[in-house]
Amino acid sequence: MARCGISLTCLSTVFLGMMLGFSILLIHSMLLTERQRLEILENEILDQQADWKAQWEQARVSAQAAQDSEATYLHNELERFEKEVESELGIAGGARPAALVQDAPAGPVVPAAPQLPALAEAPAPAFEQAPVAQAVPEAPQVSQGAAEVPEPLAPMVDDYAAAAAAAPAAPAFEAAAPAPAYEPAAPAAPVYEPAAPAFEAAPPAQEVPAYGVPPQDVNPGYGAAAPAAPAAPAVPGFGAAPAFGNVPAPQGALPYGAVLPAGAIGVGLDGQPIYQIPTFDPAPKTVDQIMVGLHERIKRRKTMPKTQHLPSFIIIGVKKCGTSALSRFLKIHPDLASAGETFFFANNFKDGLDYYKSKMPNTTDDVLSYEKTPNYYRLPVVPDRVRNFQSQVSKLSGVKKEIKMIYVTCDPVRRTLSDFLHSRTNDAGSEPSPGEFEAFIGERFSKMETEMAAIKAEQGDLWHDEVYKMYKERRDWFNYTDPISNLIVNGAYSVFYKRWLENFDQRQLLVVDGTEMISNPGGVVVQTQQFLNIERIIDEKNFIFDEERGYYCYTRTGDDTKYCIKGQQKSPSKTMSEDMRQRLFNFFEPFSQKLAGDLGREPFNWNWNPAL
Ligand SMILES: Nc1ncnc2c1ncn2[C@@H]1O[C@H](COP(=O)(O)OS(=O)(=O)O)[C@@H](OP(=O)(O)O)[C@H]1O
Repeated sequence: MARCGISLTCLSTVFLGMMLGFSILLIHSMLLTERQRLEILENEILDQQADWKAQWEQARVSAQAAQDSEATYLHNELERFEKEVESELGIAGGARPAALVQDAPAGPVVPAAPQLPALAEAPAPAFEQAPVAQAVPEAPQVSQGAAEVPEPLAPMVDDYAAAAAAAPAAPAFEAAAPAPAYEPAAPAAPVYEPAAPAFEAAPPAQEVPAYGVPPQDVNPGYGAAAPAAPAAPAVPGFGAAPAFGNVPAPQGALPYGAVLPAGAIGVGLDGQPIYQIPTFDPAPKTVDQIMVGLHERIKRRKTMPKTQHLPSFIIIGVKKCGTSALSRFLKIHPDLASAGETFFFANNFKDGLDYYKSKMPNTTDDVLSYEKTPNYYRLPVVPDRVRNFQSQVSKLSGVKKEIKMIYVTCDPVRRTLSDFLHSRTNDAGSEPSPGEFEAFIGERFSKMETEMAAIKAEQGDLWHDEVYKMYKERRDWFNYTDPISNLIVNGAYSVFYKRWLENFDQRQLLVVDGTEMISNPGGVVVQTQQFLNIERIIDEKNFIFDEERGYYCYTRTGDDTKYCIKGQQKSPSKTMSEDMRQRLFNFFEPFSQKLAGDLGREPFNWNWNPAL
């Protein structure tokens, strides 16, 4: 028993010992397993971390690359913009200063500032080596002779309401009804209501608002509260006229000229949507604001397609009054693109809108195209054609469009001499001799003075109507075959203006004083931006006087590099006898006063005198 008892104790001790050992082994192995699991987990976390780090690194690299390419893009665009200004105007000597880009604030809109200074640091040989004053090749001018007698006019498919009521498939411009002769006007269908637009039967001038008080829907700027933009009318046939490559305007689009609230989509004159053309902002901008605006435009336009758009406005003259200077200054504005001189309404109207469009620059939809042709203003047929064009475009887009026109006038005495010198130099290739101008116009002008005196004596207050009748009937001073009377009456601006007013509302016409533009280009450009209802980007600060040229040149906000109109120089031969100056002044003065009266403005300060 005792052995057995010992043996039982032994056994149980051994058993307990074994159990303990087993438990220890089990716990150890469990701990090992747990440790391995933790190690695996730790490795996984480390791997994951490494992965994240790699991904983050990659994301950082691509973000940097994207930013770099954005910056490069902006850089290139800005450089292109600078080059455009340079090639348009030409830099006036001196080293190129640091570019404005240095002033661009870093911010959400502008890529990180360090990306951009390359523009400032890069040498710009093209800029510096640009020839200072190359002659600008003269645009072809329509001859002053019989060729200017207007051709038969295309039918006036001209009224918006009539057009809208027409069949949805609007007839293309070329497919219009047979053209009635311009005069006498034959009733043509469809006609401009209420009657065919014979020159003589043109509707009377509309009641016009005073100068400087433009109607709200065109120029709400200058602090005036912007009126609610009218909704686009529902027009039958809207979107059904695919001619000329127009796209239907998106729903809810606002008509051209309407004030666009932020984010709204408007419609350009050609029916293409316009994205947020900013309304005129009267406040001068700082360099930073301008740069941010420029960057915003570049970014927005990067993804927008470019096409040719029919013009939104036209500089219609006056020849030798500074039309080129104004056009070039406006071309600097980032929301405007110039087609140069097209002569479309004078010479190529029959070629149709497709042709006209083909002459326009390639732009995004938020840029307004324009052209200038200095003799439009005086050709009697042109206002009719522009009105016809306006109707065609309205019909195609389904929204009434209003084309705008800029009439650059100037001191008529100086203009007459400029015009003479221009054609004389072109014809003879040499400077005229002293007294040549007086000899050229002398006899014919004396006759005109006598005729003017007779008209005034006979007609009294109605003298202007009588002269206008001459113009309408294209006789005597306006027969378009006598270069001398042509040269002189080109300065009777009120006569031509009346014709434009018979076709358009006055708010569509801006009369700019080209003489004022010589001494105050900034003021005139601000006035023009307001009329066009575009952002005030160019103002008085952008002009700097150049003694050598005797004219102001453009300068970018924030630096003093001069970009001057190429070839522009003071003409030493711009002189005439005091007797002739006084006689011409007396002849033109009643017309100038009439124009100022029609505009409801102060008399023009036109008293050019070469002796002063
Ligand atoms: N910077 C500037 N500011 C204001 N005005 C200027 C400027 N530059 C030129 N001029 C004047 O413009 C005259 C030429 O006018 P146009 O450009 O209309 O001539 S054209 O019809 O296109 O040939 C030109 O006439 P001329 O000096 O006889 O050439 C000037 O009177």
